[in-house]
Amino acid sequence: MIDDSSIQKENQNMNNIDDWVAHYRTFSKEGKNASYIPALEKVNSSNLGISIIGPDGTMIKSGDWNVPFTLQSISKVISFIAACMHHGIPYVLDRVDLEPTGDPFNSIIRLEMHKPGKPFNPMINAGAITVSAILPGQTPQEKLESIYLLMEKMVGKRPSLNEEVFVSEWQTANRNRALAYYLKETGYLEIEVEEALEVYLKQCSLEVTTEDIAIIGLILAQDGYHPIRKEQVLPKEVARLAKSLMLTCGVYNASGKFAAYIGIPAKTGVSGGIMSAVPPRVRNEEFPFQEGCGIGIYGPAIDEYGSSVAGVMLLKKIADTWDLSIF
Ligand SMILES: NC(=O)CC[C@H](N)C(=O)O
Repeated sequence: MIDDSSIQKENQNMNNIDDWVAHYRTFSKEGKNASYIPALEKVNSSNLGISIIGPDGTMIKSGDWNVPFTLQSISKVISFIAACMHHGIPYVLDRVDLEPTGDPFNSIIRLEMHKPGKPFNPMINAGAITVSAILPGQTPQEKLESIYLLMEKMVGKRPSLNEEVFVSEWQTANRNRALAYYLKETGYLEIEVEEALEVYLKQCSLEVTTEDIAIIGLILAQDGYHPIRKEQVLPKEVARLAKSLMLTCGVYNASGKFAAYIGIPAKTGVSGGIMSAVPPRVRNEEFPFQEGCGIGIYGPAIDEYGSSVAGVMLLKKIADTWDLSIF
């Protein structure tokens, strides 16, 4: 994915976001749509769009910013927040750790290596399935409702469920089933395997646009305060925890490189979404969002780590241009 050589590939004449989107869109062909979820494979792989939203409601939008896509792993941040808000942070951290793995998102290996199999973090599938299972409610639908409610509070509308993507993954989720059965065996899955998978795969199938995830990124950047609604929608401690998890584990086994070369807390998903939270500490005077912002990007052609190829390059360009690294 990202390294310093990607900078040299760029065209020196680019000076605004539309030019950047047009330029990085051409790099989509270096990636491939996720094919292990059949419904994701058939979308237009050269889509690339972005929304940037600041606390005063200022927005920059470009390219395919309004094309809907499913949250996939970006939903792990939302379910983690919902679980922490309902149970309190200690209850959740008894069941899932805060340590990066350096392994792919769907890896099973560490569950067995570190007995008794507590998932390393809520951003990998094992941890996210554990978290989905403890969401409030008795049934999968009730548990999912807590995610809908949190999304409504943050984004201002109820997302729709992409039934085709859900069914497509439900029918092929053998690896996730294996993870869930293992978690059940070690006692880290508190409900039945099929129920936990239904919650997890449905939250992954909720449909958003780059604008929606930019707003969530903005709220995280503002430590849980919704600057447009003027309301604290989640506790500051939970927002901080979510951002630290995004930074250390949000891009799985590319999280170190992402922190080093981009340096913004971000969460990627295999449908090609990237949700980023830029805190209000920017010193570059050219940057139009001095009070911080949320950045939502969508580009479905992904790299070997499961992140949008063109999207990561676009985000790196933005971070470099405006000096957005938190380090
Ligand atoms: N990295 C991802 O976006 C993975 C999410 C996907 N639904 C899965 O469980 O495999």
